[in-house]
Amino acid sequence: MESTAASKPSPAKSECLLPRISQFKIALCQLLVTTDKDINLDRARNMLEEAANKGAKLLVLPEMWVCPYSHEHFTKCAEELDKEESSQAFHMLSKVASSRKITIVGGSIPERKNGRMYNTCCVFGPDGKLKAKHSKMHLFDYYEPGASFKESDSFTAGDTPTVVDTDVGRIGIGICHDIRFPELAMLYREKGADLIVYPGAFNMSTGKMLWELETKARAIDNQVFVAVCSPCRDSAGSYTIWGHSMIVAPSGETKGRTEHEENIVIADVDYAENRLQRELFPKLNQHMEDLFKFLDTEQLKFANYAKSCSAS
Ligand SMILES: NC(=O)CC(=O)C(=O)O
Repeated sequence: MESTAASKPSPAKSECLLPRISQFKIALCQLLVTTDKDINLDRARNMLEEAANKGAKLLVLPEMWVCPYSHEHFTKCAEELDKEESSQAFHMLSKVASSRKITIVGGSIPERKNGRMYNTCCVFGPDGKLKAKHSKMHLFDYYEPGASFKESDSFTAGDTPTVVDTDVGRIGIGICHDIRFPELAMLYREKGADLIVYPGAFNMSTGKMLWELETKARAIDNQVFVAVCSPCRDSAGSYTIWGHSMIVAPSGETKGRTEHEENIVIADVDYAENRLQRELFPKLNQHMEDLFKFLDTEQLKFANYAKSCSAS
């Protein structure tokens, strides 16, 4: 695997070393998720094929696309992701990536591992090989009368930030609620990410208030492209999903978005926009190293911090 786990030593602020393209089409597959896993697998495969036919080189699926976002379905649909043979989702994503020679950020599915469950995203390269696995670090424990959800009742939090070198750039991965932790995105920027991808599934109230705001904030603050990909609103289950998958440029400009129905968002990504934005606003040179020195220490301690959050 070529995942650059940000907690391991890796070349800070370096450019991606792989030969890669810096201008390409991204596709965000805002999928309808049903209670039938086989149907979801078929629908996802068809959508990925359709997106590849439209010329996209990077395909993204939403958070929890094999099952509805509910505890009952997480347990029913969980898969072991370490062996291709034991995971239908792994097998399908790997096959589509290799047959279409594309990179796939495979949304997330419930992963069963060592007697625990994780909310996990797999990234595949154009050779169909698994390039990285990211388990959601910040679990969505949310207390709103009538809309509370305690994700930590089902899942254990991941403890490793994930930056992966692909043929479409260096990509930082977060899952949904991970977007609310600006330190994670800052860490990815620091590690040279060109793009941050968050498969997500915001609910109706958080979605309306915060989905677009958080996406734009992470893009503008870090001067990187940010993509968020959700299931569509009509997905089954008790949790009603906001939808509105979108991609935002480092300037804060929305490059592509959809409403709440099932749809594929196709948009052009050009990493020259990252460079331009950093020339226009050379924020990194203006950063007051002395005043914010504590951040370096915090970033180094990030994995421990995330662990302690999930334990409390
Ligand atoms: N799935 C989630 O993490 C949901 C979330 O973050 C939200 O705001 O809704």
